[in-house]
Amino acid sequence: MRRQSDGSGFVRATVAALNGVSVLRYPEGQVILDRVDWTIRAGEHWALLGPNGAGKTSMLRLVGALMHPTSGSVDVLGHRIGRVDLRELRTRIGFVSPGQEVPRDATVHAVVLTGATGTVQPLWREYGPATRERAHELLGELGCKDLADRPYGVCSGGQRARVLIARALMSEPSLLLLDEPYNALDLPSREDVIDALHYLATTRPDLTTVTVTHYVEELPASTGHALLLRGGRVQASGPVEEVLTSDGMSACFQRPIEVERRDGRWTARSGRGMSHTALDRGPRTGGGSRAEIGPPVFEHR
Ligand SMILES: Nc1ncnc2c1ncn2[C@@H]1O[C@H](COP(=O)(O)OP(=O)(O)OP(=O)(O)O)[C@@H](O)[C@H]1O
Repeated sequence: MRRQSDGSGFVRATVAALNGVSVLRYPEGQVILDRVDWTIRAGEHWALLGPNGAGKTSMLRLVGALMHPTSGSVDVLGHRIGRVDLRELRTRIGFVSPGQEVPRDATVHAVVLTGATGTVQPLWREYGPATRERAHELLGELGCKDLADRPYGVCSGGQRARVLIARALMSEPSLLLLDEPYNALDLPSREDVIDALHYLATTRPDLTTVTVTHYVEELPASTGHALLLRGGRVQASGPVEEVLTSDGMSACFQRPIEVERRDGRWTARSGRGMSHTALDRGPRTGGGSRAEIGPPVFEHR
């Protein structure tokens, strides 16, 4: 892996690098990603935000070695996609996705064990005492120790999200990718998952994470970097202080958005109740000096 100084003299390894990456869908030729450059370094925690259809999941699938670019290069954990056995590379990457297949009648402990083999169903003969114990330890770390013998299918959404994170950590990945891990969670469950990710960030300094989300409220305070995507193009990318701003979010979502950060966490709002600068300025790419107050307009999604 390449190493590069982050400016403070501390040298961080490059975990993933996308250079001039485009993804096109055939036969339509639809552009999913358009000349994307992105570098992720060890120990960084990235948020990936953008409107529906912006290409966030496609970005995650590239970094997760689940697909190839049409053009440009993707390097992950020191390997170039296209020149490496992707199945082998995937064993070093944890992936949590709401669509992933999980046997609902398996116990929570068994589901976590499947992370050691990268399989949907448990391969019982593969799991020695140390592996089984590790699954219990990870459940403990994620606050799910008492759920070990419960069928996965009867767990709440928040419990399932934490179980899937424990599962993803079984292979001791250096890169953890989370695609909308808070999907359909109530507020306490969401906060439990945020706490769990914050805990992992503080206890595993070498772990790198990328989280796709629609809401800045869902980002743990440990999130240090953000990438804003729109129409397959990078709108902004870098430290959260520079990217998760009212101007940056307004430009990306093309409507006035006011972003605030308090005690490390973010909130965003957009609408008629706003009196703050983002509304006064209007979207950065909108060209107007002030947003018009008229009836609400809903985009078709
Ligand atoms: N397998 C596929 N075949 C055809 N089109 C696809 C495929 N996967 C993604 N797309 C298209 O690529 C674009 C980007 O999709 P993607 O899922 O990456 O966006 P997203 O930002 O994650 O969206 P959302 O926020 O709605 O989940 C969309 O227009 C989608 O319809």
